[in-house]
Amino acid sequence: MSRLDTAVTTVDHRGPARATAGSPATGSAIRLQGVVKQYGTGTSAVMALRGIDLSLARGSFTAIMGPSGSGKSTFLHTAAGLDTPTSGSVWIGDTEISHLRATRLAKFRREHVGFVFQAYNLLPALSVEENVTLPLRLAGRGVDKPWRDRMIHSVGLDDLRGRRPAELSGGQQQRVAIARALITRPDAVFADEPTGALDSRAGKQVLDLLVQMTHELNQTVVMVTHDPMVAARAERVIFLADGALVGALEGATTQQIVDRMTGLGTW
Ligand SMILES: Nc1ncnc2c1ncn2[C@@H]1O[C@H](COP(=O)(O)OP(=O)(O)OP(=O)(O)O)[C@@H](O)[C@H]1O
Repeated sequence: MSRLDTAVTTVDHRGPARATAGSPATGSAIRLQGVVKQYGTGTSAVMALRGIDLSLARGSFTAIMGPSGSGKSTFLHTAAGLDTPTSGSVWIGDTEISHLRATRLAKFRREHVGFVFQAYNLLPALSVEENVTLPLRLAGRGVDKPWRDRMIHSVGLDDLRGRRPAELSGGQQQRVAIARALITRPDAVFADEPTGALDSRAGKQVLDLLVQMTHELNQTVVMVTHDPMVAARAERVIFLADGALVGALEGATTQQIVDRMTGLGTW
């Protein structure tokens, strides 16, 4: 188990009203219990996660930071159901996903999890509108047109909805990816370095949107980043080192995050 489990077990600082939805056991949107992830076996085995206990409230915005190799990507992939833990349990909303077989897990992810990656991952042949609604079509669900229009409007792309990704700036493409992540009204959105490829102005717009969706849509956002300025936009920053949770800061400034990271070694 991680040393500071108790310090970061319940990440609910928004009061009881926000904790009512999600897992019936905890009221959380995402919950990890004793999550271990080991790559390889024998002498080549790597313990990437060493027993993570963590609960994230619905509507919370959490950044994950840690030195290179500390397990951030492994954490994100395991919490989001892109990979399965070696042992332990992961819940998203009411569903324990850690024991789902690959096909059911893929279906669950399509319907309940949104992703925003550094590389946007838009389909070049599809328009903005078609990219945004793609998860619904992949899930065999109809398009809720007012919701689609609200998502496209909320990311500021009303006038660009017919364009192809190649006709958009990086920031605009990332905003398409955010609308696409929200189109299924997911239980959680996972963002991996969402501003990593953007200049500071476009990056700020993307972060503004992530903050806005936690407030306006009560969305739960988990973001991995190397950048303390980016992490400072989250309500809470959780620190990983050597596969364990080693601390958390709430409402931290960039400097406070830098100081904590410096204490964890090279990053
Ligand atoms: N597929 C894999 N097979 C074997 N070891 C792996 C694999 N993926 C990651 N690891 C190891 O697990 C540990 C955690 O890696 P992870 O990529 O989660 O760290 P990270 O904090 O995201 O690193 P970075 O900041 O450099 O991207 C590292 O020691 C890494 O070498």
